[in-house]
Amino acid sequence: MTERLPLFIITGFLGSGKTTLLQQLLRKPSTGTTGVVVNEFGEVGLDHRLLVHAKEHLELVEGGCICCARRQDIGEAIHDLVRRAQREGGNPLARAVIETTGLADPSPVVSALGRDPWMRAHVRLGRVICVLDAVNGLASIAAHGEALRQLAVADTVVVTKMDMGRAAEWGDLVSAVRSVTPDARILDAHAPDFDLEQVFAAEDGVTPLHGSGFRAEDTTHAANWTSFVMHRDGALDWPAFTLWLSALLHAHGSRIVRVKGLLRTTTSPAPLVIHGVQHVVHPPRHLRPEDDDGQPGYLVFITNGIGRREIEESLDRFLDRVRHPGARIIGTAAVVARERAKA
Ligand SMILES: Nc1nc2c(ncn2[C@@H]2O[C@H](COP(=O)(O)OP(=O)(O)OP(=O)(O)O)[C@@H](O)[C@H]2O)c(=O)[nH]1
Repeated sequence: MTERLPLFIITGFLGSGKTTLLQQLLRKPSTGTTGVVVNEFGEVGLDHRLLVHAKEHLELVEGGCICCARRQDIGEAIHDLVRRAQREGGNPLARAVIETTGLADPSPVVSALGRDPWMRAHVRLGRVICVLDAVNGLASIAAHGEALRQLAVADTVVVTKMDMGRAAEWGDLVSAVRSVTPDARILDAHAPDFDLEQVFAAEDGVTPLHGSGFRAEDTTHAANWTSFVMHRDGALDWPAFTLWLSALLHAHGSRIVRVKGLLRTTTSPAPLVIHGVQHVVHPPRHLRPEDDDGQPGYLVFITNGIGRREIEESLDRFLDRVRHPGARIIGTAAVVARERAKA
């Protein structure tokens, strides 16, 4: 019998840094070939476009979480990944990684591994890695049951964003993690001795789900989670857009929990990759020209209790105001002030 493929699950709340961690792994040739399954909550994925290093070993499951709508699809995606690698021979996978949506409960995937005979024969569980954002993580755990479950199921917690000014104290993060999952490894992604190979080392006999007390069947989401895509043809007025987004997330970051997408703007020929996480707007990055397929700009929103129309109207109103002759600076400042005042 061939050796079973170790499967790693990367979980963690919306925007915590899962794709970033996976990108780091894929860019490190010494770690071997990784097969990747990306699961996106929204109807339009972004993460798979940023994982260019894994193009030939990548499966995308979008439009729902693996713990509910897309449970079956994940099994099929892993199946396809393994079959493809076997067909290609020569270059067998060192591991498979599933990046779950930021709202998913990973425990159903773990239990599916044990139930499905094909999976049992070909795949074994490596680790369940929860990415915890040092800026938003404590608030996410306090406010969202999904974030708590993800932590509870993990055997390894990778803390990201310790490099940011608004990061929580390390001691507070460790206490929060320990109170949910007392024996998990806790690693700082920015520590000088942080070792990706150690994170993704495939040891036998890891038994996650230890501290959780959750059953796979318990999976539920707060009813209010919504995802929608805002399409934007043409080039956006970039200075105005960033002001609007900062003001919007400042005022409504607890309800507009995640914004990500690609935008064409007035200031750059290459599309910009946009990331907003709760109240934080991360610095945008240029998409590499070779990854640009020319499609119009779009933003994916994942929200809790606020709808597409309100957000779209707010942007249109804002852009209208700044376009008004002579009102650019004063108008923009006034709109920002008003949005902030609503907070
Ligand atoms: N400064 C800083 N930024 C980070 C770090 N990790 C991730 N980010 C930024 O956080 C934003 C979101 O990161 P992603 O890796 O897309 O997060 P994700 O968990 O995959 O997001 P979802 O798939 O939407 O749940 C991006 O702008 C990243 O560049 C970190 O350690 N430090």
